[in-house]
Amino acid sequence: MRLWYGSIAPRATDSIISTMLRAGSAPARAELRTEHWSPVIQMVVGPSAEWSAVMPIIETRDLRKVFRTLVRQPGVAGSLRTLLSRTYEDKVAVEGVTMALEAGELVGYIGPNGAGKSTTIKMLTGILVPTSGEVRVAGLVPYEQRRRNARNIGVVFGQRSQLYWDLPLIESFELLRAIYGIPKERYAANLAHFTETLDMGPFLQTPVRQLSLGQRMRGDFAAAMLHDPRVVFLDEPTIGLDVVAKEAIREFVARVNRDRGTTFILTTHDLADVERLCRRIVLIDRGTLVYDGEIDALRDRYGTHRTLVVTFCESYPDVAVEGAELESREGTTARLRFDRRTTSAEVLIRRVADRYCISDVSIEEPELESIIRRIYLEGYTEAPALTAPA
Ligand SMILES: Nc1ncnc2c1ncn2[C@@H]1O[C@H](COP(=O)(O)OP(=O)(O)OP(=O)(O)O)[C@@H](O)[C@H]1O
Repeated sequence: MRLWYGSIAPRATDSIISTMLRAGSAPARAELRTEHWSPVIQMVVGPSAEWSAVMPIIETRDLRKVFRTLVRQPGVAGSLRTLLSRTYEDKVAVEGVTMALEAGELVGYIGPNGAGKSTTIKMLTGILVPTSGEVRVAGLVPYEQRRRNARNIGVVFGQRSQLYWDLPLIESFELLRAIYGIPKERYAANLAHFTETLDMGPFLQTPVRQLSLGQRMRGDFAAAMLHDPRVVFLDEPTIGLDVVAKEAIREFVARVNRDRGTTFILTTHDLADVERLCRRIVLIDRGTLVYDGEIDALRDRYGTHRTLVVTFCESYPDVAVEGAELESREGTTARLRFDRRTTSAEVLIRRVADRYCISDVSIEEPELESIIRRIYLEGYTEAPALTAPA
């Protein structure tokens, strides 16, 4: 039974839901949606005690950013000419990006160099004003409500730090507490929590410039999250870190996302970060959105080929199996590439086993990296419908 349905401000929907939750009088199900840029709330009473609150926390519509730059002519004479007659050039950095992220999502925002990722993120954080189109983050228009938007968001840059270089790490946290006006108890609880989960105890009193990159990154993560942001933008958060430190950061992000429901947008060229953390990716190229969906769906569409890696008991002069192509051979190990739409792995293994003595076998999935590279080169196309494997 639908209880109530109305068009109200997004802030109000949030507080209605949290008030009802606190009072224990929540309806069995509630859905928050933005339709035609008008947030609506739909509450349904039913037998289930389960809640669902769905409201895009980030929305962009036909978002566009064009940079106008002065064309400079070379040489002294050129500089004079530039001064006298100014010619401008338009550079379209973001071209009509429309996307919606639900609260609690962890999305990879990826694209090649110069694709428009940073420009998009800067519009979401309120640093840049869009040339046209619409953008909302947690119901706010970032460039119009920069201060309020700043309270809702956190940012972690792998290549820059928001920590105070000469001060002990803890002092940076204290300053951020004052800047964001974080209530004392919440600050103390968050600081204790992040100190434990990021294992920062041994270096809280160390000046930031003396920290290793891994320690500094952990400090930056805590700094970005002390004020309980609803959305966190991660820009190359694991760049330069060793494998252990990378995994610690990834584990931390996954945990915060799971336990606190924080929404993350991850911008990176390290697709291992994306594979480990994100189910969904938004792919942008030359300012235009190329793909928005699940990584698995992308794999299904593009990853038509798998590789069967077989180690034989002995060295065979020729290796040939119907339905597979020999990709490479090294010693007693052969790599056989097959199209999973026409040949199943099971059938292929049986065919190999019928002809050769096998000591080990494994299947390699296509790397996300090679799929993405293909999309950059060829553009995104829907692959033909899959046929049943033989
Ligand atoms: N302030 C600016 N003035 C002029 N052009 C700019 C400005 N900022 C970005 N651009 C241009 O806009 C395009 C998109 O840049 P952006 O930094 O958003 O790309 P990106 O996807 O973040 O790239 P990268 O992965 O290399 O960081 C590029 O062609 C860039 O040169």
